[in-house]
Amino acid sequence: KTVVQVINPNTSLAMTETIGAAARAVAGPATEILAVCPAQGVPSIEGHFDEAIATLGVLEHIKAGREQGVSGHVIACFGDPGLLAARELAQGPVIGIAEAAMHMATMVSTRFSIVTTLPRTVIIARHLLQRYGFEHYCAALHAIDLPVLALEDGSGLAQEKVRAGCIQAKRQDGSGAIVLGCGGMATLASELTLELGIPVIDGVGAAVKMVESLVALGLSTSKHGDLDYPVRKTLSGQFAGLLPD
Ligand SMILES: O=C(O)C[C@H]1NC(=O)NC1=O
Repeated sequence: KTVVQVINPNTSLAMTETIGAAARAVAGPATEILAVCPAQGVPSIEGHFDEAIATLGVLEHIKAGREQGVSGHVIACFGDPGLLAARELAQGPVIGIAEAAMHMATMVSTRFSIVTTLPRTVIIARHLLQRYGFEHYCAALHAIDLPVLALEDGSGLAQEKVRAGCIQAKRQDGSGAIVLGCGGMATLASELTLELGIPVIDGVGAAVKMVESLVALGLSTSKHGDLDYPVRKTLSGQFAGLLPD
């Protein structure tokens, strides 16, 4: 059996449910999804400061997942916070939803657009495109200009703005595919793909399938080089238990 730990790095239980549902919707019959979020931290991640706070929660869950013997991990926030630190700590594969969605988009299109939440997240997404080498594939980035948790307020306004952003992206960007730039948008991808007639990609599902594939191929995070386990040392205070025994 494959057990995939899906970590929502923010502390929103509602968004953790949304993310868990998107993961379970695509998980294979032999895959169990464990959707988790930090007990303490930041309710939504909307910038570098939030990502720094959220990273500690990600690492705590990576450690716990490794001790539970999970097969692999997903970081279900579009900034992929703590991705490389998590890979040092993890034994199995660790996949971020931004990198997963971007990779998938390049396999079904030569140009893709991103629809995310805040304008400042657009800038962070550009950094990710550069870091992952996908800058030249991304035609444009759009912000719905609503806070992340508007996706969980039940009004449907954020979902409608995501739909409008995707329609605008298809019409004006010349993109063949669209990447949804927030874990909280995950459950919108399939209906938008049907309505727009182009691939609208959710990174949660993409990341779950990538972890399943890596596990099936017997590939886990390389421990040769900079992703080896962290150098052993005594951590103090609240960090004391972060390194596995
Ligand atoms: O940065 C964003 O807009 C999206 C990002 N923030 C968050 O709390 N979960 C996310 O996926």
